Formats: sequence, structure tokens, C-alpha cells
Amino acid sequence: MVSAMWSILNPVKKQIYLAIFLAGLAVFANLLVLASLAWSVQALLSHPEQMPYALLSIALLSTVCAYVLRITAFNQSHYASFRLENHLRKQLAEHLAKVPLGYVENMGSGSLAKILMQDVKALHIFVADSTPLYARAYVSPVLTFMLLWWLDWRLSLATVAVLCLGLWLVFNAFSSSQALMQQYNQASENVSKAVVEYVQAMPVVRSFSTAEKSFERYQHALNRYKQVVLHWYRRTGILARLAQLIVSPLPTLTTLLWLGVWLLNQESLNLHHYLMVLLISAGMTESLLPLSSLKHLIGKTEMSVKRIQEVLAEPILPMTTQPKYPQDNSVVFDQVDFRYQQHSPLVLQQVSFTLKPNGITAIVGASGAGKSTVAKLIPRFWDVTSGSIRIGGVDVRHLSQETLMQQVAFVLQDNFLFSGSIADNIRLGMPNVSEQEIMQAAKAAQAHSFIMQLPQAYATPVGERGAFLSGGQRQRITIARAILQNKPILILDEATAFTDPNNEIALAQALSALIKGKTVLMIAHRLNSICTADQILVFEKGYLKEQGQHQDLLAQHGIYAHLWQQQQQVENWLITGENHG
Ligand SMILES: Nc1ncnc2c1ncn2[C@@H]1O[C@H](COP(=O)(O)OP(=O)(O)OP(=O)(O)O)[C@@H](O)[C@H]1O
Repeated sequence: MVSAMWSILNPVKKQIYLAIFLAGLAVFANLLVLASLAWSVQALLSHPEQMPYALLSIALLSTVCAYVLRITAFNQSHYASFRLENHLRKQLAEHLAKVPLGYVENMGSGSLAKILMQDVKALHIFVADSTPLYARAYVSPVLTFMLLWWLDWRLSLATVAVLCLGLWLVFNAFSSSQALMQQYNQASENVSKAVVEYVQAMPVVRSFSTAEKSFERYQHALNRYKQVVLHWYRRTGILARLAQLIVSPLPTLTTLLWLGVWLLNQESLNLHHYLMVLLISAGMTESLLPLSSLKHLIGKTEMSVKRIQEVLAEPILPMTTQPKYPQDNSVVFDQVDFRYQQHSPLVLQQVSFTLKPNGITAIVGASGAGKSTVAKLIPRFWDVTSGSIRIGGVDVRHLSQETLMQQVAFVLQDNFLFSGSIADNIRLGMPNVSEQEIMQAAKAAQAHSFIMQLPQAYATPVGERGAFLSGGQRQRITIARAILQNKPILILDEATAFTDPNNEIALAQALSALIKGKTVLMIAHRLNSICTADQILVFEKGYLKEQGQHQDLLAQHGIYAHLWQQQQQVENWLITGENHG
């Protein structure tokens, strides 16, 4: 996993190495401060009448150097982390623009936003903070050991022995906590998910008075988090505290004091060297501390790296290098089979039909029959498993993405409005259209009059998901957008519920302005609204079972006739409140 982490850091690797190198030099300069101070003490002891100016100057100069090097290393690691953050966000955004739209839809905007923001931020923090730690954790012990060895090999070995004990404890404390660390990360992620769900679902949850249930899930996630953290502390607490004690200078100094005095008594140790060893070795064990911070930082970053790499590993939608252009706005499904995942069952089987240019086709069927899947295959949310879909005689896989997007417009039930003004939302993707054209489209979409009643008319800002507009108003704004875009093939998802008849009439008028002269595929939920369609496709369990106009299909007494009968009954119940069964 650590190698996966380094591979994601590749674009800023050189700068990271530079930061580590500079931080390493800073460690060296620090050591030089200690060494020159130790020499100064030695010089003073041998010649108390003479101030060791040269040595003190070296100490002072090294202090300044260490400071400057540390700051420069810090700057480099921070520049690298900002560059990496930008690079990764750009790379992720570019990749997401190339993967199938269905993948983006499946992942959900919340999860993707989290990866783009929080996970990339986690890497930023890792790069900014870990580079100086790497240098301190690895360079400092080695250099200190070399200096100590040069002064007195026996005392240096004693220091290393204490250091090894500390290391062993630190690694034990953390290796036993690897699994716990994963549990911890999972639990903390569940808490974030539960919080988001709790907040997002608040309007629904409250109105159905199930707030307590949703809160319970949040509470449950929090309890689990608490459990994991407590368990972790209990399991690793004693070891970690012991490790902390051992890597403090006290045990090293005690060992050296005892050993040094013994060696002095044996007259096999020079007092001056002994003083220098005492001064320098105190810092040796402390240099271990960054190791534990480093391990913790790596553990925290690994999950973010995994999520980022999963997104980047998603295969892109293959694009043709020799794009063709459609001859007309017909759509043909030719023996289409489709499954969502490689080994999942087929959700569409041997589906063949034609949407004639400028005709209206309705697609009906029970929930899960495959209606939305058919609609989403046209603009290549996914590619067919076998068979083909042709627009104007050309396989959609042979159209450039731009041409495909120019051909097909989607008007869905849940219409997303971007933050910006109403006018911005209507002109989306077409910066050059005039105010006049925007207004004309809004008029045709029956949106002009309610827009004019808003505080700043067309300049009124729209909330994050257009929260202050009603569902019907939002839908009419997206219809105005679609009218302005004037794409030849339209896919409409009929709204399932309307409470306001005025809105329904307005919407019907808006839709008829939109669909004029276009090839329309309408996912219909209420059969009453499609009696006049040129063609009705009836789906059942992924198969196209019936096909024709309303009257013909009724005459067949098949699935459509049955659905029709059922809906008539439901409407009767709604009106009379009785079941005529
Ligand atoms: N993104 C997806 N990943 C995996 N399976 C999916 C996905 N979307 C739909 N399915 C499955 O494909 C089948 C067809 O679903 P589809 O949404 O096309 O039906 P539908 O007729 O539009 O239903 P509804 O009227 O309820 O929207 C269902 O079994 C569904 O579970």
C-alpha cells in the first residue's frame, strides 16, 4: 500500500525528495550545533581562560542554517502538497469526464465530492507534514549514531540498545493496531455517512415522523466509533505509553550515566568525550518520536489513496478516433442485450425497436422492467453488452462525445439547478444566447410569468438545488433550457405525481412546445397521458413484449391492456374511494 501511496505522489516526487533532503540537512545542522557546543564545553574545560569563539560561531551559524533549511524544507513540502492537490483534482475531474456517466450516477455526487475534496485534502496534509518527519525519523538517528560511534563506540552501542528497545515497542504498539486502525477508519467513515444521511434526509424523515429512526442510525454509528476508539486505546495504550517513556531521554541518560561512570572508573573513558556523548545522545531517542507520528499519518492517508485510485482505475468509455455524423434523428435499438456488471444477469434482452424521426414513443412497464435503462443507453450512460444502438444510422459508439451530446437531451424528474441566476440556469452551456432568446424559451416553457414574480426576475439566484422553487417550477426551467438547446432527440421522464392541476396544465403546454419536431422517447408512468403517442413500447423483465399504438395494444388484451385496466381501477378508487375489483 505504501508503494501505491508513492505512485500517487509521482508528479511531485522530485519536490518531495528535495524537501526531504533539505530537512535532512537541517537535521545535520542541528547535530552540528550540539557537537560544536559539546566541543566548546570541552575547550572551556581544558582552557578555562580562553573563550572558544570559533566553535561558538560554528554553533551560531549552524543554528541559523538549521532554521533556514527547516523553513525551506517546509516551504517545499507545502508547495508540493498544493501542486499535488491541484494535479489530483484535475486528474480526477478529467477522468470522471471520460468514464461512463452511469458510473458517476452510481457513485453519487456526495461520494465523489468527498473523494475530490476530503481524500485529496488528506494527501495534501500527508505531503505537507510527512516530508520533514521522514527526514527527522530516518536521518537523525543515523547521523547521531555515526557521531556517537566516532566519540565512543561502547556508549554509542548502549544508546542504540535503548533505541532498539524503544523502536521494538513503538512498532509493536502500532503493528498490533493495524487492524484496529482499519476499524477506526471504517467507523469514522460510517459516522460521516450517517451525519450526511441524517441531514440530507431531514425533510423526508421529519414529515414521516421517523426522525428517531434516522437519529438512531447516527447514534449507532457514533457508539460504534466510541467503542472502537476505546478498544484501541485499551489494547495499545500500555505499550504506547511504555514506548513513549523509553523514547524519552531519561532511560538513555540513566544507562549512559551508569555505564559512563563505570568506564571512567576503569579509566578507559575520556571525561570530555563522555560529556559530549551525554549532550548528543539525549536527542537520539527523541528522534524516534516522528516515526510513530509518521505511521499514524500513513495509516490515515492510505484509505484516501485507495478511494482515489479506485476512481482513477475505472475504465474510460472508449471513444472513436474517426467520428461519423448521424444522417437524421432516428434511433434504432438492434438486438440489444445489457447487463450492469460483468457477471450480473441481463436486464435487457434482445431488445429491437425504432424511434422514427420526429415521432413520440412512450415506454411503459412495471417498476424494474428496464425503462430507464433503455433511455440511459442512448446517450451512453453505459455501453450495450451486445447488439447496437444507432442514431441517424450511426452506432452511438462511432459518434464523438460532442456530437452525441448535441443530439440527445434528457429532461428528468429530479431536475438539478446549479447555483447561479435563473437566466444562467436556462442558458447553461450556451454562453452566447441573448436575453431575448432566454425569455422566449421561458415563455414557451410556461416559466416566464412565475420568473417575473421573483424578486430579481431572471437575475434571481437559485439555491444549491433550487430549493426555493417548487418541483414543477424547477421542471419548467429545465424545459426552457431544453427548448433553448433544441437538441433533436429528447428523452423525457414523466413526473409521477402532481398536486396542482394548474401546474400540470402549464407543464403539458411546456412539454408540447418542447417536443415539437423532435424524436421523443417518454418514460411514462400514467398511461392516460400517452394515448396519442405514435408508438408505445411495453417492457416486462427486460424484454420488449408489445409494441404499437394505444388502441392496437388494447385490442391485443396483453400486458398493456392489463396495465391499462389496472390504472383505470386505481383512478376509480381514487375518485370513489371503493374497490370495484
Ligand atoms: N445502476 C444500476 N446498477 C445495477 N443495476 C441496476 C442499475 N439501475 C437499474 N438496475 C437494475 O436494472 C433493472 C432495470 O431497472 P430500470 O431502472 O431500468 O427499471 P425501470 O423500468 O426504469 O423502473 P422504475 O419504473 O422503477 O424506474 C432493475 O432490476 C434494476 O434493479
